[in-house]
Amino acid sequence: MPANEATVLQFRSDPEGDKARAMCGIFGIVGHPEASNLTYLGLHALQHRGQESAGIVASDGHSLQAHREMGLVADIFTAPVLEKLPGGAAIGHVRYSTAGGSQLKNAQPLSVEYVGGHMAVAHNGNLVNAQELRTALEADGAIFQSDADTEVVVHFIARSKQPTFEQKAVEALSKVKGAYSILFLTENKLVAVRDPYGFRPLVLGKLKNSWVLASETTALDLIEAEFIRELEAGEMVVIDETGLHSSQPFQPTRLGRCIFEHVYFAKPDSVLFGTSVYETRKELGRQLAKEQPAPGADLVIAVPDSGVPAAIGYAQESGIPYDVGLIRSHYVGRTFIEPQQSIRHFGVKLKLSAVRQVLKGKRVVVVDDSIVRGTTSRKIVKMLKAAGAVEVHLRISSPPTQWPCYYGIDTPSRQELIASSHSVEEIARYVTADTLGYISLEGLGTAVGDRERTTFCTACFSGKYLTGELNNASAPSTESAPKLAIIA
Ligand SMILES: O=P(O)(O)OC[C@H]1O[C@H](OP(=O)(O)OP(=O)(O)O)[C@H](O)[C@@H]1O
Ligand SMILES: NC(=O)CC[C@H](N)C(=O)O
Ligand code: SF4
Ligand SMILES: [Mg+2]
Repeated sequence: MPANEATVLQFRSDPEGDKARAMCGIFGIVGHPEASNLTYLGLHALQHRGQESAGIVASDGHSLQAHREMGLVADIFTAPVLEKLPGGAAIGHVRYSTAGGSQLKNAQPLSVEYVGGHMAVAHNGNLVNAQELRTALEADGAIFQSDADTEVVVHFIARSKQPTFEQKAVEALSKVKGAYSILFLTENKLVAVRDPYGFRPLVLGKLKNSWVLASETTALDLIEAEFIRELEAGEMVVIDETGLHSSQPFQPTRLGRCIFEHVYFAKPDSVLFGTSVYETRKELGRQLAKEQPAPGADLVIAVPDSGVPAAIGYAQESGIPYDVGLIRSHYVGRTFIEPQQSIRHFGVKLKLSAVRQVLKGKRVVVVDDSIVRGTTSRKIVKMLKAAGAVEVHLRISSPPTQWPCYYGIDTPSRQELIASSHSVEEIARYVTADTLGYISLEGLGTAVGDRERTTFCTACFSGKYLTGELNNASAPSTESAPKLAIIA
């Protein structure tokens, strides 16, 4: 493994890669007497972005109060807990670790007292040079409280000699590379910054006299806040008693909005990077039907939840009727994580069940958004055949996932990505599908409206990392990846 890749991977929480993929959600509000209650609701709407831990830090104008726990928002933030978070401003975080283990010490928002007062930070993204920066800070005597990449920013702010908090934050962020949509809370201001590539989303809203920031518009909708706009890549917004001030401390050279947010991560009712996630996913399905038709099929079904809009689009474009062939349990999350492989094996069966009455004797097109290791697809195809489907044609609304993400999505190491070492035909055999078809990278770009192919990051499909130092580091030869046993 080249040295650079080792450096990047050291910060990953799960060296075995044996976990599902997700990311983090952030929410902030300032100028509302019920700031922590509204943050609770906002985090609830963003729960799909992270289920490991959740936290809220509130400011009453003098000091910050924090509560962080492992687990889900609704379980953690009971009324008595929220009562202990008074004040007119708050930020919150739902975490799925990319750097630093899934432990309470890494739960966010991080909060500290330093020479300049109190600060809290909530980060969505991943800093690719965090390990290097941490090593240098530790050599200089810094003592870290967590293993998370985010903490280096806190240290740089505390050490900064700049006169204002926002200037300290800009100085600190100018040292880090990678992805950050980040919120800072002090006693008297909320600061929001988006990295110059704009990898992760961040939107601004208004609720009467208060300002709201959130990873996705779905959180604004829940609290009935008005969507004002998305923060620009490289933009900083400061909200204090004098109002909202925007500046552009970081100049984007090229946008790198995460294309996988549209494919899988974001909630379908959100408007992301200027377009509806639901409409985009339907368009992906239409494009997929054009590129990968399935003539003679009787019906189109989706792998719920994330495959549903694309399956509807596929059915509309192909004229093949849509039906519900798989039912999803409401009691299993999107990221069913089980450390033991033996129990993990049952994950898909616990989550999804086949409708025999719909499938019996049918030639079925099944649409999902992505194949990572191939575990889900393999189990689903077998489940559909066991329920009586006579042919199963698997269609995927993203191109083969061949490269790991270092920008805030916890995709497994390259070796575990089935498409990094297997051809489409080999994957079809592994998952036991009669045929398998993926959308092309060009088709994906067209469906998300990236006409020039210059405004989105596509590295997990294309291997082109926008922070250039990863390009060589992440390109181990595919020959070194073991082939899976292709068994029916
Ligand atoms: O190839 P694999 O490693 O098995 O992973 C791929 C599956 O994981 C995701 O679903 P997930 O269950 O995370 O979420 P969802 O319920 O939102 O579709 C994705 O939509 C695929 O179905
Ligand atoms: N998925 C994320 O955005 C994670 C944020 C941060 N890198 C952490 O691991 O805590
Ligand atoms: S590598 Fe993939 S998942 Fe990561 S930011 Fe780029 S498009 Fe998104
Ligand atoms: Mg899925």
